[in-house]
Amino acid sequence: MSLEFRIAATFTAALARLAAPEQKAAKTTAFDLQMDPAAPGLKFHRIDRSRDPHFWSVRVNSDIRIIVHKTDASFLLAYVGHHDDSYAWAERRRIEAHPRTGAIQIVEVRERVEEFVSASAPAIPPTAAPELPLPKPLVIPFRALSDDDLLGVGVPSDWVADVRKASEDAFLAMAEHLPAEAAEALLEYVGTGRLPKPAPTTEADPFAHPDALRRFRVVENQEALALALDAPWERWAVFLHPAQQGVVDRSYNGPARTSGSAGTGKTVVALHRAARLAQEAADGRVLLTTFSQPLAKALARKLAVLVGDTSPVLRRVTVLPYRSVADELYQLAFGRRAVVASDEQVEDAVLKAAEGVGAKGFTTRFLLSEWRHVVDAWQIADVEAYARVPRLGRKNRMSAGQRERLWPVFAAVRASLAKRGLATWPDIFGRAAAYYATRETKPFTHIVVDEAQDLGVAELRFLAAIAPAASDALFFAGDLGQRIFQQPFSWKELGVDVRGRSSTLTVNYRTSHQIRQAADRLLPSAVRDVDGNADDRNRTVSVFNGPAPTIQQFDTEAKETAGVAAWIAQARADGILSSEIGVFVRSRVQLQRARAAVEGAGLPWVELSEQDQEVTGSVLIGTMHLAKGLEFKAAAVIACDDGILPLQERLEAVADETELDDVYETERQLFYVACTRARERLLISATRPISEFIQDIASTREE
Ligand SMILES: Nc1ncnc2c1ncn2[C@@H]1O[C@H](COP(=O)(O)OP(=O)(O)OP(=O)(O)O)[C@@H](O)[C@H]1O
Repeated sequence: MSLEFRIAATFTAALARLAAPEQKAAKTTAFDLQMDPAAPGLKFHRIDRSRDPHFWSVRVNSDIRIIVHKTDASFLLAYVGHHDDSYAWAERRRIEAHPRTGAIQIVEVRERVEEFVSASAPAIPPTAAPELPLPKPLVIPFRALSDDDLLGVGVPSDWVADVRKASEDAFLAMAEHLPAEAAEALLEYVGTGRLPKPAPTTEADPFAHPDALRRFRVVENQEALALALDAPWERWAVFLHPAQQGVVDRSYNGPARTSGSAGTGKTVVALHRAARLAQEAADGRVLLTTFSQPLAKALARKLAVLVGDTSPVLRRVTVLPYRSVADELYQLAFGRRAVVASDEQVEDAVLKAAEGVGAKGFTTRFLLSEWRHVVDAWQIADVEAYARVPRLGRKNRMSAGQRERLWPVFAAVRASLAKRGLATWPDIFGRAAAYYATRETKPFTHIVVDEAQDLGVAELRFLAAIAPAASDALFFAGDLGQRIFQQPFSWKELGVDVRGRSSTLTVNYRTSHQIRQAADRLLPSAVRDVDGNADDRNRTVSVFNGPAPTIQQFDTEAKETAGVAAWIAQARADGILSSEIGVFVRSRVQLQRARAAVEGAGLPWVELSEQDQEVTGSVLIGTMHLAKGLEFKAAAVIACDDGILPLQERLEAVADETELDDVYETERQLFYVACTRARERLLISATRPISEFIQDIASTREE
């Protein structure tokens, strides 16, 4: 009988925790096992004290042991660690098919649960300080669920009784010991009151169940093993959630979009989908594109991890930020490079045009906003088009007569930029789009876009123009709740209709339950785009627990600096590396507060730039905008003072009520982006008076 060789997610996670030379030695043994598990040089010992007779240890060196699970049909790398740790792990586990769902699971043998239950006893302060909140009433969330319900979502039979009587806090402590599919389903129940339907399966093979596929992977050859082991911490490269896998594999007969709140693996899905499309078509030309240069570089690095450095697939995928794609295609189309006007040059042109034409009754602020968000964004060419442009939320603002009076100002701006040979980014996107829109042959066969919530009108038109009219040509990943640069508009009106082809990811892999729950309070539970596609954020669950975010307010900046420095020093003392710590502020002006705090903790810092974000041995500091797409074990979002967040200057620069609403919304979303960069620890700090957004995040209302 042929033996299936598999690797479990627990093995790659354990491997990542070992020191580099230990990892190297363990990998060598793993390769030997994959070549021939019966090779005479390999030393196996049965784990006698395990309740599962199939666990064996394999000697790597005098200290390190790999734990394997072997039956007649299957050979599984389950764990690796120092001798005692490995044995203890195996002694407390068994691997079996769940009696109800049929999925193979690694089950932690239930320990005495009193420790969980006592962890949940309400903490009554010895002397009741007046400002302390009253202890929460003890909630027993699963009391109403039957054995059948619990078994149906994969709770192991011997855990059923304890889960049912656990308080909410006890359950949070218990969740890490349950198989992940069961923990996720129960967390969802706590959050929404609904128990998700278990994944249906018709497979007889317990390893083929969708839940099992997330944790066990067949390794067919040495190359596949090398890939899985080379990046052991990159679990996303190997184990996808069934919902993620579904979006990666699906074929769409039109533009499609996947959404999901921060950390649900949208980027991971975009990467896998681009790789799949490139793998399947030897003559495919896949574009994987995103918002900025650093994010594109990060995508390129991850793609190489996913498919391997030397894979021919890499040659079929172009990874570039949107603007670089437009820049290159513009050159190809017109034989020269576009020269981009700076913000100052545009402002100057608007001012001069207004003076020249005499736009009485309109403020400069209004004219700039109208140019940026309407005339330039939509690439309006004449007064008729100006009259027709969809004016989302701007409906009441201008009569037809006013627009006719204003048009000469904008026509003059265009003429003056053109005279100097300058173009704006919407111009460049627009001209390249116009060139390719009429051509049969497109530069790419498939386009996968990450961070799609920040596509503007011109960018979206451009991407639609360079994609063929074929299945799977356009795929977008993004989170409407993280839009921080663009004003909303209808995709459908531009011919990119994703209705009926959109999906939402709901399992958060990045951020602890506690941090995610706090950050979620910043946004409404459902965000809807202009075309009516709703993004339901309520159903998101995190896969692990951690400490609640720390929120601190101070009287002076000096005190804040000392407080943040102490928090950073503590994180470092707890073993978090400098490069795993990020400190974010609203604008460049506050960067000195971030620098002072890191220096106060005695650590080196490096500033994130728009060009690159290489990993270094220093704490990363930067503006919230540059935090987009990144993640840190510990993140501090500091200087969140009133007037800084939301940024007073932006509030003052708005042209009307609608724009004011949008500024509030994008400032709030920016804060959400910054807070959701934290994986395990989050600090939010401010000097008094503090940002109004902190009140929302600190609110203790029941979810
Ligand atoms: N299937 C998976 N298994 C393990 N880890 C995963 C999986 N999917 C995603 N992750 C991890 O979760 C984290 C967040 O993933 P990713 O960056 O793709 O999320 P995102 O939805 O794009 O987030 P954001 O909206 O904040 O940019 C990453 O560390 C990623 O490696």
